[in-house]
Amino acid sequence: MVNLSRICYRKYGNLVDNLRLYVRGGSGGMGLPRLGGQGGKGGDVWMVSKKEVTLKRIHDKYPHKRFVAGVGANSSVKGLKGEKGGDYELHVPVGITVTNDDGRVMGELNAEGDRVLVAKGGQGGSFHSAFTPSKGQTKHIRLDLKLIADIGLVGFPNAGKSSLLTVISHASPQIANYAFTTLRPEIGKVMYDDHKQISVADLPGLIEGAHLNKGMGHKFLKHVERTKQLLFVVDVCGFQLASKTPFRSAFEAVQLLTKELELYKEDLLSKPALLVVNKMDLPDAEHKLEELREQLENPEEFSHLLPHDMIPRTNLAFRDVVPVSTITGLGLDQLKRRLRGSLDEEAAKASEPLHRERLGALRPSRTPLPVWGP
Ligand SMILES: Nc1nc2c(ncn2[C@@H]2O[C@H](COP(=O)(O)OP(=O)(O)OP(=O)(O)O)[C@@H](O)[C@H]2O)c(=O)[nH]1
Ligand SMILES: [Mg+2]
Repeated sequence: MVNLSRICYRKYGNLVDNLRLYVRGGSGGMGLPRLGGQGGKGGDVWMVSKKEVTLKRIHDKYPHKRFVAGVGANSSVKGLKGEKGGDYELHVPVGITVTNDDGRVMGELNAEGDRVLVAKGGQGGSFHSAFTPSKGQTKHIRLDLKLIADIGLVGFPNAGKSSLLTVISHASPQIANYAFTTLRPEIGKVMYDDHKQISVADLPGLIEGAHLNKGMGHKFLKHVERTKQLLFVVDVCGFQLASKTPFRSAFEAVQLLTKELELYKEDLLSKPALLVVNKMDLPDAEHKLEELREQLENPEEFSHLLPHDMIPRTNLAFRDVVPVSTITGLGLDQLKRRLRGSLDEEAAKASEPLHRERLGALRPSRTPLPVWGP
């Protein structure tokens, strides 16, 4: 039964986070040799970001996934200069990276209204081309969606990420006692009394080797790239994926997760990070938490616990370590406060230069007033 529901979920889960499309610029119009007329240029194909669009909608609405711009008009006696063909603008969600088939990034669409030209129209026929028009560019392109959220949950499978999102937000992701319950990212909103909201992205669990695309791998690590801050979640009692894989304590889990992010993209580790130690209701949790705190204070001393190539080059300096239990509710209010505090702190830092500039502009000018002589 469990397996059946997982298959359905995989098949019908409605998050589409990448799409491959065929795009073609319009051909140019014919020139008119007799009168030296120039054919119109073919139209271009553009990707334009719009907030309300989803990749799922594009996927369903355009099953053929072909987008072709209009052809340029032929030059004629009535119109020697042929008209340009119509551009094709496809609306795509905000947060898209466009790459071509060779993997080259053609552009990013990070804000509403951003535009990327993906296929140019051909030139119209003219004197220089013996009045023969050229064809538009033809390409396969890939749209990759990276979720944009304030906080991204990072943890091994079964650490309780989805349970945590459920108890601090209004989201209701699937929760179960087996690895890889979460197969697609989900965003929950955490509400505060002053009506401020922060968004938290629940991501599928990472495993050792995620940077090499093991487990759910890259497909989901990419979503961490655009979250403002990281929230590591570990099970205080540690984790073992399968009987053949090694048991990892909470400290080792933190180190391994750090290493996976480092190997995927080291920049990710410059994001502010907090650590949640979950399942504090389990027996002996207090003692294990103390042990973890001690290990986090002197990580070098305990790094021999890991294979050499899995020791992170830099250890993350967590802004806070918050013990919680999603079952008893322990620590959840404190966690919500700390998340908010950490985001507010960063927002204040980011706006500081602007604030100073504005203050500077308000101060009276120090330039001496001109002295009008007799
Ligand atoms: N004892 C205890 N169990 C918990 C706690 N939080 C979560 N669990 C259990 O841990 C298991 C895994 O929880 P999930 O929330 O699905 O874990 P996850 O990190 O989202 O897992 P993946 O989606 O596989 O990455 C479930 O059986 C939960 O009931 C907790 O605070 N205490
Ligand atoms: Mg989950």
